[in-house]
Amino acid sequence: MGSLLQIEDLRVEFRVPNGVVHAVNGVTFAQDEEEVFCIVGESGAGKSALGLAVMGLLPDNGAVTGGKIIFDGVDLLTAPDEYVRELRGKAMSLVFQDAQSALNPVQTIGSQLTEVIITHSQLNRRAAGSVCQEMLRELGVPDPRRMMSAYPFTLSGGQCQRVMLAMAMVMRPRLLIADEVTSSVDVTLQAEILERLKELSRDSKSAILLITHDMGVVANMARRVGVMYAGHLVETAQLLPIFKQPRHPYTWSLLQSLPRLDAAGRRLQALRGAPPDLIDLSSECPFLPRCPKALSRCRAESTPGLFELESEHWAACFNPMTYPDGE
Ligand SMILES: Nc1ncnc2c1ncn2[C@@H]1O[C@H](COP(=O)(O)OP(=O)(O)OP(=O)(O)O)[C@@H](O)[C@H]1O
Repeated sequence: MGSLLQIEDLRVEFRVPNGVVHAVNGVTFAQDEEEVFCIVGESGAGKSALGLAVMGLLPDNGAVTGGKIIFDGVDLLTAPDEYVRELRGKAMSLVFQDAQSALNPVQTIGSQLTEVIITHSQLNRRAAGSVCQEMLRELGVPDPRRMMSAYPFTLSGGQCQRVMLAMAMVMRPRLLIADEVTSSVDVTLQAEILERLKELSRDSKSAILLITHDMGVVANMARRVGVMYAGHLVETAQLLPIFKQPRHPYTWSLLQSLPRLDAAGRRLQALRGAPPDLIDLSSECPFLPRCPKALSRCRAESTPGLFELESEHWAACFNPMTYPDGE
């Protein structure tokens, strides 16, 4: 299957009163049709900025300052605005964490949902209404008809999140960008919503670019993972190698900090130090001050690009973690 999305050397910046925030710094990856690719990293790593840039929805003080975003063979950064507007909501859509605030408080769920279909298709209101009810059912809403006539303020956080997912998926997009979609709901609900989303994307043949800081969500959903740190993509690999043999010292440290069921009594290790200031970012590896494996070369040279260490396993590191054979 070919690439649906290709991001090449992407740079995103935000203007702030005291300078420029370098939020995304030369990110490159490709995502296949129907693939679930997870971008994981700590808060402030640039994950949302990346998602917003792909959608063409950066706020006024933000801009893409370099690179390419190729969707279905077309570079969206040089394509006409109308072409990108037409794609948005139809071939690619975005859903993010704060579902309640994204819904219009004075319109019923039904009218907001059907509006999406009417805007992007030839269906009339009645036909659009039944498509929406079916979508809500697929997302586990027990009484879709009642939900359609409800107002957002009457819904729980979990119900709002399902409505937002329905809105994003109702046109069966080829790419869904899902940014921290389950962080505001409890763990049981999170697992159920993710399961529904997985089924729905499989049925709709949609690829998902899933943005999260939660390794549990990654383990549940991803086929392939990209780890972001300070605006850089520092490692990409299939799901299992990321968890079993992470090669970038940052990924390794991140996994070390997780509590494990099979290591009773093990204390949660905090990563030492703090992420770098994205306003005064130097050209050296951004993880250098916190890295347990730093070499003198890391101080002398600019941050390395991604190296392919094994098939489909890439890391941006001069001294990656190694593992004895068989482990
Ligand atoms: N509108 C904005 N104006 C100024 N700076 C911004 C803006 N949006 C994001 N940033 C900054 O850009 C950097 C990357 O932020 P981003 O939201 O993309 O990170 P993230 O990895 O998605 O983290 P989180 O999960 O906390 O949102 C951060 O330093 C953030 O403060």
